[in-house]
Amino acid sequence: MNLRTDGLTVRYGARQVLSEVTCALPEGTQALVLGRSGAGKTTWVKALAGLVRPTAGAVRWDAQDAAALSPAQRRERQAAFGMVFQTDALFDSMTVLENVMLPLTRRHVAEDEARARAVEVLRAVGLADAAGTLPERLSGGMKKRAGIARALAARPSVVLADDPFAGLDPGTARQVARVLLDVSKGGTLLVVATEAPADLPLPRWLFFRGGRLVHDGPPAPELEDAPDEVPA
Ligand SMILES: Nc1ncnc2c1ncn2[C@@H]1O[C@H](COP(=O)(O)OP(=O)(O)OP(=O)(O)O)[C@@H](O)[C@H]1O
Repeated sequence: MNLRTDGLTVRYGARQVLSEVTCALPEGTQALVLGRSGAGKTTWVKALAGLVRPTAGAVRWDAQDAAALSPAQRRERQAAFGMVFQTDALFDSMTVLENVMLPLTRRHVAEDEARARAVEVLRAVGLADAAGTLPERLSGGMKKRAGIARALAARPSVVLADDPFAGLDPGTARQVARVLLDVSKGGTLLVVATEAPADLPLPRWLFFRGGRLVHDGPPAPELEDAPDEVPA
C-alpha cells in the first residue's frame, strides 16, 4: 500500500502534537522514525494506521483519504497493517501459539491454516520451541518476538514497529532487528526509535522534533546530537 500524510496536524486539547507533516511512503519503504521522547513519532505512526484522527490534513492509503472511508472500508484496509506497540501484551491464559493464531482466527482464517501460519511465523522469529508455552514463562525478549510474530502472522504489507528495542539487551535487540527485516521483505517497514539502532541501518530517516518532520532523507547522525529547538 502507498501511504502518505498531507499537512497532517494532530492536536489534543490545546496541545499540538503534530504540525503539518507531509510525507510520502511508497510501497516497500523501509525507514526509521526518529526523535526524542514526545516528538510525536508514535502519534504519526498511529495516524498512518488510521488509529488517530487528524485535526487537519489527511492520511492517504493508495491516494484515498482514510477519513473519507466508511468504518467497514477502513477496517478492511487496516488489515494490511501489522503493528508492534510499546504496550503490547500477550494474553497470559493462552499459549504463545494461540496468541499468534488469534488475529488470524479473528479474521476467519480456518483453524488449520491459522495454526500452520502461526507455526511458520514463530519459526521465523526463533520461537518454534516456545509455541506451547504460556507467555509468563518467556523472557522479555522472547515476549517481544512473540508480539512481532502475532503482528506478522496475518502477512501485513505494512509493518509499523513502535520502539521494538526498548528494554532489550543488545543481543536480543539484534535478533529482533533481523526478524523485522526478514519478515517485512518487500513490504513497508517503519521502525520508531529514540536512537538509531545500530543493528537496523535502514536507508531513510524520518526525524521528528516538536511535532514537525525536520528531516526526511538518508541517515543523518548529526541530527541526534542537535539541540532540541525547532529552527526558526
Ligand atoms: N491521547 C493523548 N492525549 C493527550 N496527549 C497525548 C496523547 N497521546 C500523546 N500525547 C502527547 O503528545 C506528545 C507526543 O507523543 P508521542 O507518543 O507521539 O511522542 P513520541 O515521539 O512517540 O514519544 P515516545 O518516544 O516517548 O513514545 C507527548 O507530549 C504526549 O504526551
